[in-house]
Order: sequence, then C-alpha cells, then structure tokens
Amino acid sequence: MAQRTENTQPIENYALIGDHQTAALVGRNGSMDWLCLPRFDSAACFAALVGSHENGHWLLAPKGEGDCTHRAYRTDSLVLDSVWETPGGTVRVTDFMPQRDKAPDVVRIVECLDGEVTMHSTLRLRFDYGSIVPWMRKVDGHRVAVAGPDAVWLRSEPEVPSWGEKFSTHAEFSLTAGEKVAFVLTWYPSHKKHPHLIDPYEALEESLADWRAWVGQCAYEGPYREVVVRSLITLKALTYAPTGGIVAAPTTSLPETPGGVRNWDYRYCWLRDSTLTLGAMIAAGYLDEARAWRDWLLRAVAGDPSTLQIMYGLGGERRIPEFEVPWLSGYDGAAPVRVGNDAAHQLQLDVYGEVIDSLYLADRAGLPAKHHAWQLQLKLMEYLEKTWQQPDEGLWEVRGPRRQFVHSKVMAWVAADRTVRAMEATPELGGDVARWRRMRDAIHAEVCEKGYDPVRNTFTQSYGSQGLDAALLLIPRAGFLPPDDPRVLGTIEAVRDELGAEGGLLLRYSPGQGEVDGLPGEEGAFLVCSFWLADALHLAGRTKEAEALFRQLLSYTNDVGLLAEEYDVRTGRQLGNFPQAFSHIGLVGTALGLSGRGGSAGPGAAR
Ligand SMILES: OC[C@H]1O[C@H](O[C@H]2O[C@H](CO)[C@@H](O)[C@H](O)[C@H]2O)[C@H](O)[C@@H](O)[C@@H]1O
Repeated sequence: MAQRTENTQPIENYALIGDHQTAALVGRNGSMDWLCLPRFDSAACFAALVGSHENGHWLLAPKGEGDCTHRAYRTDSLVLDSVWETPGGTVRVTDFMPQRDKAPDVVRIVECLDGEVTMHSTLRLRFDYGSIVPWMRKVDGHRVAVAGPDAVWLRSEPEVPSWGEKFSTHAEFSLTAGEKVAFVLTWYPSHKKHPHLIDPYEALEESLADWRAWVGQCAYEGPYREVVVRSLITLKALTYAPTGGIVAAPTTSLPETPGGVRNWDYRYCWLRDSTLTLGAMIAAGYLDEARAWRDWLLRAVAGDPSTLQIMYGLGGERRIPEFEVPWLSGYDGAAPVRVGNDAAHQLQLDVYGEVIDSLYLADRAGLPAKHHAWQLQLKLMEYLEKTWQQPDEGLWEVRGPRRQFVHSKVMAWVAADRTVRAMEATPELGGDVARWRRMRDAIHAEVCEKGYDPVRNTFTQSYGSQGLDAALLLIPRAGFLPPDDPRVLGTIEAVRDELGAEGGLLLRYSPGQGEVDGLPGEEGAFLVCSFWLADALHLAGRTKEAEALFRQLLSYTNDVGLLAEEYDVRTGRQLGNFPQAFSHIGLVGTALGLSGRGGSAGPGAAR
C-alpha cells in the first residue's frame, strides 16, 4: 500500500546540479533530496526523494519560509540561484557542483541581497540509500560524517554556529545585505585523511567559465536557442566525464504511474539513449562528446557480439543486477524503489541500428575514422544477419513475452542501410556490400508485408497486432519510407487517434496492453513520443501543426527548463525519472528540425 511521505513535492519542483560524474536534485524549498556519491550510480546519501527526510537530505532556506519566490540557472550554466523574498529581506542561495578536481564537492553560497534574513540549515546524511546514520565528529572546523567507505566533510566560510540533534546537523545564522556564507560539502574515501579544500568563490567563477566556454561551442543559433542550450547542458550533465558514458537520467524509481510499481533505475548507459544523445550533440556541433562516447562504446562492447548488452554501467560494467530497496517508501509512496536494471539482459534488436547509425553520423560529421569501429560494425552486422528475424523485447523494454516488434525490424533495416551507405561512400573499406543490400531489402519487404495493416492503413506495433506504437513515427526519420508515403501518413493518423492522451500528447503504446508490457497500471504521456509526432508532422509538410505541438511541449518544461520522462496533462504533473535524456533529446531534435537544421536526435535524422 502506497504511503505518502511528508516531504513529497512535485517532481517538477526539482532542479539539477552536477559535476559530470554525479548529480543532485534541489527542491524549490531549498532541500537537496537526491545525491549519489561519488558517481551517478553510487548509493545515495540523500535519498529523501524516494523516501522521507529520514533517508537523507540537506535543507538550506530562510527559517520558517517555504518555497523560494523564484529561481533560475545563471545564463548558459548549471549554476542554480534560488531567491526568497521574505518579510525581513531577500536572500539568494547559489547551488552548484564544481568541475571535479580530486573529490566531489557540493557548494551552497548564501547571500543576503537586502534587509536581514535568518537562515536555517538541516543536514541529514544517510549513506547507502538512506539507511546508514554516520558517526559525526568535528575536525579543524569541519563536521565529518563517516560510515564504511564513505566520509563527508562539511565546512562553512565563515564558520556559523551549528549543533547536532537527532542524528542531524543544524545551523542557524542571520545575514544582512551584502553578507555571505559559503557551505562546502565534500565526499572523500573514509580511509583517507583530509580532502583537498576548494575555494567556493573561485570554484563558482570557474564553473561559470567552464559551462560558458562549453555552450560557446554550440553551433545552433536558431529561434529556440535558449531551450536547446538548456537541454544540451542537461544532456552534458548526464555524461560521465571519466569514461564518456551517458546515463539515461540521474535518478531511480521516480514513478511512471503515481503510486504505482513502474519504477526503474536509470543511472546507467543505454546504447539507445546514449546514441540518441550523441545525435543531438553532433547536430549541435559537439564532436568531443561523440568521440568520447565512441571510445566508451568500443571498450564496453568489446568481445563476442552475441554478448552485447543493451545497457552498461558508467565504465562499461556488465553486471547491474536489479534489486528492491525495502526501507525506502518510494516517491509519494510509489514502491518499490529499485536499484540496478534487469532490462540489461534483454534482446532489443533496435540498438544495433541505433549504434550503427550513430557511428555513421559521427563519421559524416568528420570524426576521424577508427579501424576497430568499422571492425565492430561488421561483427554486429554478422550477428544481426542471424538474429533480426527473432522476436525481442523492443525499445520499450517490455517485461511481457517477446514479440516481432516492427520498430525493432525497422532499426535492423537502419543498421543494414547505414552499412551499405558507408561502404558505398568509402569503397576502401572493402567487403561484400551486396550481402548487406540483400539483408536490407529482405527486412524492408518483410516489414511492409507483415508489419503493415492495409485495412487500417497503418504500421502496427508487432506483426499482426491490433496495437500501435509511437515509435512507428520514426519510420520516415529513419529513411525507411518517404515522409509523404501514404502508409506513413496513415500511421501518423492512426497513432494520433489510438495513442492520443489528453492535450494531444501521446502514450507510447496502446493502453490496456498489460499483456504486452507485463506490468500493472497505466502511465502518463511519454514525452519523447510527442516530440517524434511533431517531427513526423513537420516532415510531412504540416509544419504549423508541428510548431503548435512543439510550443505546447515546451510549456511542460519546469521553471528551469527540465523535463521528466512523462507528463500527465490531467494533473499538470511530470512523471518518471528526472530529468530524462530521452525527453531532452526529443526537444533538441524537434527544435533543430523546425529550424531547418535537420534534427539529428533520431535515427537517420541528420541525413
Ligand atoms: O517500461 C518498462 C521499462 O521502463 C524502462 O525503460 C524505459 O527507459 C529506458 C531508459 O530511458 C529507455 O531506453 C526505454 O526505451 C524505456 O522503455 C526501464 O529501464 C526498463 O527496465 C523497464 O522494463
């Protein structure tokens, strides 16, 4: 039975900060409710997001006040300013995580802008997903929390009065206009003596400069620049810098159904989500990320192509077993909270197409060729040649029986098509191009015969099924059929009719398909699907409708431009893990497409 927790605030109330190795979520009330240290996939030491305050959080806000009056990221950065206008005065809290030097730091700078404000801080550290209360001691003006392998050091400049109570550290202090206090929280391995101390104000300037230099490389100058840049910053923040791996989201178990069980851990690198992120990055002119990701891929998938996984850990780890965390009550009571993801071992044939398409896009964008990337591609093709006719779990990772998903087959076609194109463009690659042309033609013929319903004039979710799938909207972007092909136009209409949720957004597949996905409960509109609809409409020449839908989707971003996986129009609430790469990939792709830049956040879209 779902138990509401006292701290639940809407998912869209959160903002993201991060240091390219992990991330934290800060609510409008000044409470940092999610933080995993030292990596995205480490155990959380603030897990209130999916539990209660007793599972760890850090509140820093004016005493007795609720949510901030307004907040925003500083221009072109991931530095967050939250401002409270209180009866006594105005105060700003600036939250960020500096580019990592030796250890992860969270910096929170409090500055009184006018009048006088009394601030309150409550720090509850709970290691191992909110379960372990650390031992606290004071060392050289720091509060140090230690449990097992983890140590967290907290200091403030200047030092403010603090005290321990009920396994929490509290501080209270008053500031008048112009006065500042900076808090620095640093994680360090507990067996080491002392973390390197950063200067919070220098770190702020450096963080701003780093982000702005990165944004300065953005090649997109169109009408949607502001939202595109915010999405690119978000995608960059989801990239694990040491290896180039990209997480699907920094959270686990934010529910797809309020109070439901569709709660998954997204802190891993899906080949699908990562390649689509890469497409968005490349289209916006970011090649370094493409290079880093390609190198990550080559390391992660090394070995027999039959052992290719659809997702890996940040460093390419293969074992990410799924388990439930029973002591966490779940976001707003939505249990279970899961860690790890068993979908890692599913067969999802679409990833071959996505990976090969991203290698093709990187090559076309001018990334220097790598011999073993081509060797890998050929190995993947040899494997796909033997497997493409098998049923699979598909891109939605259904937990019901395997099916002949049409989208999977279309993506197998993409794999063959891009291989043929690469060989045609670079004959020196050698090899038997006729073999891959035959495979490409065979897939095309089978999909048009078995995956298309001539009576309803639509492609179907799987061969012979009555159900539809929003991923079918990718058919024209993949180049499988022209955007004005009657079968594509019929599919757009059928998908809209069948999968349209309130407000014209799309569900990802037909409702009531518990027997397909093997899960109870319904879910909200899956945001990336609605971006795909806008793309399909635009490609079909219905640009006005596409723009209207895009503007509507933009209205669902939260006050700092972030999107979760899903949206429930009835309640006006975001749902699912947050912020999710998929949704931001969709946003960038559609914005670029509508600006005539050929959005590249989907298979083949940059062609
Ligand atoms: O709906 C069931 C599945 O939900 C998750 O998968 C979804 O998220 C992935 C990461 O963004 C995405 O690649 C996939 O297309 C989505 O369906 C979850 O990770 C799965 O374990 C679960 O079966």
